[in-house]
Amino acid sequence: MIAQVIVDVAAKQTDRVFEYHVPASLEVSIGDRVVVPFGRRKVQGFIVGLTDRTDYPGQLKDLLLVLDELAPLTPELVQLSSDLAQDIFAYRISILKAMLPGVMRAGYRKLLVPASERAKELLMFQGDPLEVNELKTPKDLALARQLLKNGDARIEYLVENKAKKKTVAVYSAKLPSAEYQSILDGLRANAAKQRLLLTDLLEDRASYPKKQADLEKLGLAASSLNAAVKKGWLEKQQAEVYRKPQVAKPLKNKRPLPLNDEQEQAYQAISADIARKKSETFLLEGVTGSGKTEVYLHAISKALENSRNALMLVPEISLTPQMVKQVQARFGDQVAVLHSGLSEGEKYDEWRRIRRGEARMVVGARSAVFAPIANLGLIVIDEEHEASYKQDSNPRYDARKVAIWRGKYHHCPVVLGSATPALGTRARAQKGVYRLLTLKKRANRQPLPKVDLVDLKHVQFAGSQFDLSVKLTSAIGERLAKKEQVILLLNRRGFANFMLCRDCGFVLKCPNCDLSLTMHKDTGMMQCHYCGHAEPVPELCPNCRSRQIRFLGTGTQKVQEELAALFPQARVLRMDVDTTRRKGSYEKILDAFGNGKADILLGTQMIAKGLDFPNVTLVGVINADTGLWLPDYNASEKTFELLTQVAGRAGRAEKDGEVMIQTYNPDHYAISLAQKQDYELFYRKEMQMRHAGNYPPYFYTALISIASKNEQNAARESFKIKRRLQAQLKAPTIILGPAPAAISRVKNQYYYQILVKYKREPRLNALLHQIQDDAQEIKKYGLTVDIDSEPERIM
Ligand SMILES: Nc1ncnc2c1ncn2[C@@H]1O[C@H](COP(=O)(O)OP(=O)(O)OP(=O)(O)O)[C@@H](O)[C@H]1O
Ligand SMILES: [Zn+2]
Ligand SMILES: [Zn+2]
Repeated sequence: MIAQVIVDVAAKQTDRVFEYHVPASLEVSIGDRVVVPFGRRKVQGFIVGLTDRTDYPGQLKDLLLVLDELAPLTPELVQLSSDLAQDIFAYRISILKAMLPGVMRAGYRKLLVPASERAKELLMFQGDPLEVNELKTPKDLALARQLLKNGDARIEYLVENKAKKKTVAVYSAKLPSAEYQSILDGLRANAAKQRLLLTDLLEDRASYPKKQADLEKLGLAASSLNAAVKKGWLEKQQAEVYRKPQVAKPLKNKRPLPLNDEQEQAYQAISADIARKKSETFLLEGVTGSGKTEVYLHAISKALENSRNALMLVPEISLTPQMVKQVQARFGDQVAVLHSGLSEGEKYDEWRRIRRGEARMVVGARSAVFAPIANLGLIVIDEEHEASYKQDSNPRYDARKVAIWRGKYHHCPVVLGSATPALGTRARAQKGVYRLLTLKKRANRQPLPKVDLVDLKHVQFAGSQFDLSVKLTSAIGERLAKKEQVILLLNRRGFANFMLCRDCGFVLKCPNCDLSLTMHKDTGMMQCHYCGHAEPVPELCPNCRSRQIRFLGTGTQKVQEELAALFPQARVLRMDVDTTRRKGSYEKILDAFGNGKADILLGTQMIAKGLDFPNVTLVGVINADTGLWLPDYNASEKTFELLTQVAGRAGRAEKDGEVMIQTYNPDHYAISLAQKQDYELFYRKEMQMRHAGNYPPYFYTALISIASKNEQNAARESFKIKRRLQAQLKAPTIILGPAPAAISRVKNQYYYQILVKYKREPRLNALLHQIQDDAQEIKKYGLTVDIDSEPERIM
């Protein structure tokens, strides 16, 4: 038997199948994680095929080891990795690794092993292998080299499997009950511990094997248990346990709500496809608060009733609190949860429950789209417009596309849900590629909240700062008086977003990036939001030593201070990257707000979506314009989406909601249509703009980024690539650039970009793969080329 293996070496030359002979002693299957010899090393790999014959002329090397009892990759995922590698610009091994929990990525160790007594002495060898990478001093390195040369030592490569199960000690009963009884009858009066154990063995026999921890709770110490093992009463073994993520307090309302007419119609369409095993993609376009979640949950029940499994993706940020609770309340232990808040061990264990078929439903963030769940009857993607469904580093897969691929594979429907669908998604529904289902009304028949625009050009500000208008401030005051809650959106964290010297005009920038530093008052630091660089807040201008320095712009920290000054009695919770860094803090803030422990929730876009708090009657947007003038073709779409989503957080229960959007651009269509909360009108308008500008969804796009520490090298390489493209591509294909990226330097790398816009270009995929392969050659000159098909951002 011959195994076809993809090895864990991400390079052009190794991005193919390698063949290994399978020794008779090993049992293998497709999808196995294995260790193979590779050159002088040993590496991890994945079996993607098994065959009887080979064209390889020489002697095949032997496969060394199979790492897991059950192949981690299903045949489906192996197939998917192959198709995906054709589609995105990533090596197959990177894709395979992205499919698995982090602990299944191997660690590699390079060891120096002494081969003679002399070497052992010289190396002061204690029996533990020496890590070559830890030899640092020139003396140690010279010694190692010398020993290797003389054959007194050798190098060994080790593949380290970090995927470890958790086990606990358990004790099983070894004797028949009658025997325990007779031992018990013959016990000495003072043998209290033994009596305790024997009584338990007789009375609670059905619960054995029992965990050591449970027996200890009865009052049986390890020493008593050991003694019992020696007497042959008990047998000690290790049993596997799952590290279960902490289950959130389940919601009270477990039972499904009866659907309203609109929900029922949407549900019927999806459910019919589940029943007849039809793969079809639905777009469930439902206004904020229309009850899309209830439709998903009904459809999931339907799939489970039909003995099929379900997968639901939600954005990372809306995963922790509300959604998971709701799903667990409905489906209990059948649910496995996958998200970045879990420890590596918990992720691995949840993943194994899925792989073993013990979980019937998976809810997770982007990477959960690769969950090895079998027999899918339904895939749901909530908030499908979220850019985070596309991974923005290698491998740049789009979870929405992967979901649709899996839907076809399993013959099941895929539901994309949103109040503000991505333009491309909505356009596909228009063309009939997807089937459009709409929910036009809020679930509880409440109207959508009334939205006011506050024109910041003609307005009075409350307090000493220029952030909160009198109008918004008095609206906040009203809610506080009525004991209702307020959500405030400010899409920028920190205190002030730059330092300006009034004497010389100097702006304090990051030394590594082409960006100004943001002041963080609580830490007293100026921070770069791109690379994390931080330095103390200056007292003098670093350029001219003047004292006349100002901190301009605004951020969440500053508005928090202002709120404290204006409403000293109000309890304000701030939610941004700085306050949610620690595990669980996100959930804590939302729980506190949900339980009425605060009056105002102030935050960045992470508070804009998905939240459902009945007591929130006012939503304020402090600066609607931050994203509007970004040099990106989808800036309007992103702005409209954010404003509509955050507006939708108001008035979701009985009380009416109100929204106030502060803006310098009240006439911009993205803002005026967000005021109307009219997605359909926005869709039509924005489609015209895209058509006029030759942008998606009228054109496909591919973005080529060229980076180098040396700006000229990056520029020169970009022009070279452009010439190659020009030679092979024809109108109507448009090649834009090369041009420096909008933030032209990040982490000391200069970025140049080329954007290819095309309608049909059969040769492009191969050409781009070629360009990417050739980029391997120039890597040694410090140049990197990165290709992103259908980028979420072009900046
Ligand atoms: N059929 C129903 N009858 C009564 N209440 C319902 C019904 N369906 C949903 N709801 C309630 O309506 C509220 C909004 O529902 P949900 O959070 O699912 O909205 P959504 O469509 O996901 O909105 P968003 O896009 O803003 O997240 C929830 O509190 C939910 O319990
Ligand atoms: Zn100065
Ligand atoms: Zn920086």
